[in-house]
Amino acid sequence: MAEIAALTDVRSAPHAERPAGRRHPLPGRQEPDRERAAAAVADLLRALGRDTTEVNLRETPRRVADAFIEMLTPREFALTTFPNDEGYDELVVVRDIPFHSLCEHHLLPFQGVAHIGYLPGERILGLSKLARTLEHFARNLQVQERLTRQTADWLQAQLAARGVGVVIEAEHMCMSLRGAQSSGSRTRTMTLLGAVKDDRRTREEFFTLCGLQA
Ligand SMILES: Nc1nc2c(ncn2[C@@H]2O[C@H](COP(=O)(O)OP(=O)(O)OP(=O)(O)O)[C@@H](O)[C@H]2O)c(=O)[nH]1
Ligand SMILES: [Zn+2]
Repeated sequence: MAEIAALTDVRSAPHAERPAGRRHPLPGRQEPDRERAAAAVADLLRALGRDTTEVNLRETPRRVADAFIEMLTPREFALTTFPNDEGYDELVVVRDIPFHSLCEHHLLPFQGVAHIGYLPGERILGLSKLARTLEHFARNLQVQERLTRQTADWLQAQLAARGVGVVIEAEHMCMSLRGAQSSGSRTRTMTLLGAVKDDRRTREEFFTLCGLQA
């Protein structure tokens, strides 16, 4: 079962090995069945009129099953935080975080960049954990709005931050390669929480730090 480690406290031993933390199984997911997935891909190929005994396609069902399992399996990580000893009270923003996810309607990728920021309270977060949190929720069948909201809500809850902002800009292959065929169009979504939403100056600073117009 894919899991994510709970907040890891390194207050007392910042250089020591991190404790494992409590584990939270993600709701709505079961262990993938690789054999069944490969058999289903073989079925799909046959239904599309392809000969799966042909030498070049023989390994394709296994490869496709493995590729989907990889793209849908979050990597575990510890949400390492540090005490905010200096009382840093301005925004922290990591921008242009690349990501990819899978659209739940067509099972095609959507990919782009995210800008994630927060206003620290008593703890500051290991910077890489913003990207890891996004990736964790992106390795699922998603819509962009839910990915944005889940990332922001989870960070806010875990960090007890004074505010969180998440902006995601992505191109959806289901719109680019088929259907509307609007190649190059990008969808922007955002979730703002706490002071990043309610305080005008903080909100404007968040957008400026993201490289966006307020
Ligand atoms: N809101 C939202 N919609 C998405 C996302 N990813 C894909 N979609 C849309 O989901 C919709 C599914 O619509 P349907 O009409 O059921 O599917 P479809 O017949 O393949 O539609 P077309 O893509 O217009 O050809 C499409 O409009 C997609 O563009 C997403 O992340 N958020
Ligand atoms: Zn889609």
